[in-house]
Amino acid sequence: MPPTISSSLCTVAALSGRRASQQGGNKQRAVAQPLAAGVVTEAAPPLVSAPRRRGGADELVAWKSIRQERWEGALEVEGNLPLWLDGTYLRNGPGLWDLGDYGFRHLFDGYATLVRVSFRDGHAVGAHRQIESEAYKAAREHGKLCYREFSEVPKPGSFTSFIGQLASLFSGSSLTDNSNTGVVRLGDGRVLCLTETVKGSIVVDPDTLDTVNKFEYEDKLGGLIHSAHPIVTDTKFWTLIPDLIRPGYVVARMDAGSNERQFVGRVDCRGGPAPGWVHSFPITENYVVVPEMPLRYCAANLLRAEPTPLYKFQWYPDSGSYMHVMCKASGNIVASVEVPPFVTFHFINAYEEKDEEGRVTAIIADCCEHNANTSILDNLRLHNLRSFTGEDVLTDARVGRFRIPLDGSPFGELEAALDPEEHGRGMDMCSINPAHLGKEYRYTYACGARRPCNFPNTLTKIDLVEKTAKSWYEEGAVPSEPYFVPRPGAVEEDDGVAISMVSAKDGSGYALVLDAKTFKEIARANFPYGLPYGLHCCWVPRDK
Ligand SMILES: CC(=O)/C=C/C=C(C)/C=C/C1=C(C)CCCC1(C)C
Ligand SMILES: CC(/C=C/C=O)=C\C=C\C=O
Ligand SMILES: [Fe+2]
Repeated sequence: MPPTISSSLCTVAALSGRRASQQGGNKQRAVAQPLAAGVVTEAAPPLVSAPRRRGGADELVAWKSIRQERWEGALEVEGNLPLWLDGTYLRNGPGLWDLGDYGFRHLFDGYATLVRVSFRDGHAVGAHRQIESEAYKAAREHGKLCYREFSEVPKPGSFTSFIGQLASLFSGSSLTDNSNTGVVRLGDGRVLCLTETVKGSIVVDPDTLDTVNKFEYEDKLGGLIHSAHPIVTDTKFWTLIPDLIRPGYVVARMDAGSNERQFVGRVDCRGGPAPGWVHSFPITENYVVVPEMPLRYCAANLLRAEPTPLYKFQWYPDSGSYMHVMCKASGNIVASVEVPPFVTFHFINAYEEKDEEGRVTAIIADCCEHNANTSILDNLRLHNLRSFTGEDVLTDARVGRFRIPLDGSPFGELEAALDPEEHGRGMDMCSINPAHLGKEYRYTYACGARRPCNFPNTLTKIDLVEKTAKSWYEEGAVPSEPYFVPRPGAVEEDDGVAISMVSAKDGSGYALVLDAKTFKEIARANFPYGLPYGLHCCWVPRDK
């Protein structure tokens, strides 16, 4: 555990008291549970975000902390929800960026916030809760940052020596468990919230949104950090564990119903000095693709108290960029190629390219690629998100398509899969029809851009065969990942809906349901209050 000091040094209750919960609407239920004491470090100077300008885009509800310890209510539906839509849509994300009077600086720092919409018989019921991570409980109890978040580090105090800080960093005890990134439904039905720290794997109840328990990995694989996005199927969970000491990655697999990851294989990095950041990775039917991008973890930046321009990472353009392919069955590396430099958070999908005899000739892997430009991380600073002036500042992005030959060639290709102008040169937060995971596919649903903008502001259906895109847009709205839900019994790849949560310009929030074929709105379910931006989603069908 991080060093503990006298609670008299702490500014208690900033989170729990001063900031009024923004509640409203029907069937309100209250509010925070009393919690066990958390761990603290010595009182620190304020975590000051840049001063906020008033009026205009800096007031967008998307970037405001909306604290709901426990809210549930029927949602007013406009349009007609499909009667087959029967289950729960869950979205995770960092929806709470303020500690009392102080604000986090980066989108990824906020405390994990779950929003759910349950659909049944054309009706919708919403709910909203904070995840009770140790990091959030400690912050709420002590009114200040107690664990290392994406960009913020608790300030060391007189009782916390630099050596103590180092020890707590390397043991992992000071790392956050704020599971604010993804939410997945495991094959055994458990619903798991995740971030990039292994300890930030938290099981939640999709109905009550209760924090159930910490997901304990019952194996000896260790590792303090992992890919925030495992690949989850009905039977398996695939994950990547970067090795910062001996630069490389461990590929591991866990069976549904188990908490024990099994070692599949290891990839040694070809560039250095550290592994490339792996927020996500793709798989095919027979292979795991391990990306090694030149935006690499950086030990020196990990140790810095103040955020650096690239946070815990560093850009090493001369270190090279590589794509490795591991056989799922043997753990052997079957290809390792050098590719042009790239920057991505999210892989979309991958599949095996075959020749006429059915032999696999190459792996195709698609990602949301930010033109090898690390300034996307800077775009996501809250100050930048809150201060849109009309200038077009969002870093360009494209569907980056890798072709990784399996014939021993040393190089792979990376090209745009379609003209990025089709989606406004903005592209991230993608989903696909899960039936096409690891297989050839035609459509991806993502957030695109209508320029000028400072953040992706459209919902876009991309047709990778026709190389075209269709978009939904509402002025000033900030939509989150359009999550594809197939119609039961569907045969066509785009037979279903895409669900997104929208933080609207007027401060309201709603779940938007688009027909995935036409990409036209079929219904929206209005929350009685505004929603903060959120990241990733999952679908829990009823009675599964
Ligand atoms: C929200 C999101 O997409 C990413 C969150 C990433 C986090 C919380 C990363 C945390 C980390 C640390 C706390 C220290 C070690 C490095 C790193 C994994 C970046
Ligand atoms: C929201 C985002 C990128 C948007 C830029 O186009 C990335 C989120 C990453 C974490 O899940
Ligand atoms: Fe992500």
